[in-house]
Amino acid sequence: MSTRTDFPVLDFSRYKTDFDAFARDIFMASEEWGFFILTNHNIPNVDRMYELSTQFFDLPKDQKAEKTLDATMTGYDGKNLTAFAASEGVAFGMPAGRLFDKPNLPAWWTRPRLQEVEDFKASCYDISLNIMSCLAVQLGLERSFFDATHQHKDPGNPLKLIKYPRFEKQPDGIPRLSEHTDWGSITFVFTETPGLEMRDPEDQWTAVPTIPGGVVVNIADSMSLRTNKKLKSAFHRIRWDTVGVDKERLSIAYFVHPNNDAVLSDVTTDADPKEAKETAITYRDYLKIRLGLTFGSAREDGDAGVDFDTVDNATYERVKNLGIANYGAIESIQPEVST
Ligand SMILES: O=C(O)CCC(=O)C(=O)O
Ligand SMILES: [Fe+2]
Repeated sequence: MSTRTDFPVLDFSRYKTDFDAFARDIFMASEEWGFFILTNHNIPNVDRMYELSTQFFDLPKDQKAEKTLDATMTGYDGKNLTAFAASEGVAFGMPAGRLFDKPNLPAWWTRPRLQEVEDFKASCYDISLNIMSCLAVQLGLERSFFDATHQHKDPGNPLKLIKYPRFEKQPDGIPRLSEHTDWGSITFVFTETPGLEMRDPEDQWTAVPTIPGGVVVNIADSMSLRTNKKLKSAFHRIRWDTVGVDKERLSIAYFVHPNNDAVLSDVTTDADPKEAKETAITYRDYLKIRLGLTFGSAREDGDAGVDFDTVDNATYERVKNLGIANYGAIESIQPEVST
């Protein structure tokens, strides 16, 4: 699959030197594609993160699986493969600076290593606020509009080191990475290996280019919902055809989440937020549903402690009616719901 030559690639150094035009370009890419690549982002220690990732995934399985993914999006994910992806990952959720508290992480993640992860997350967070300030200005809002609803606490922004490992045989019925949208506000993906594909403006699958030193940025569901779907949360996936059983791929994803109590309704109008609260879903509920859909099967195997039980039917129906994201998946999977 070829890459389109018009895939948006934007130079982050323009944030300082040419803010208005840069913000316009970020907005246009987010509106039309929902994806772009940011060069010159200057996020330090990306190589070091790959190093930590390689060292960790090389450990014996029982050492990696000492602590499996929990509802804070912290822990090892890959003890058993889920229907979501043929990959393994280790996620560092939690509010900023809290990884030391009581980390649901294998002991290999010592305090100095966790400090490196915290520092890396902090660098990503800063740039995520810069990117969201571009979106805010273009929406006619205050430059810092999105800061208050993205405080990096409750639930916090997870960083996830991901490895798509080699297999002796292709696992049955499991995609390399199933097509999905992300559920937060924006996502950063660092990788040096091609394979990621996205639904382009013409609704065709296209390869996301791999640009050394660049980071892929995509708009996720919450940001799309909060901008009345003006900004696009695009489907993306990885196929076995590109990242085959005999191939390996590493990526590092940083998921920017809105605060749990953020209401996922249009922020660009004067709609009364109280009224919106009654009809719209909060991020807390949306996250719960998406986590359940993605990791629920692992939980059934006793592999992940993601709490999926407290979603009531009405919330579930509202999510179906949002007409966004994994609508198909939401339709087809019958969760356990409390009544
Ligand atoms: O590994 C990648 O390139 C993308 C990962 C991804 O889309 C996700 O984990 O949501
Ligand atoms: Fe994704």
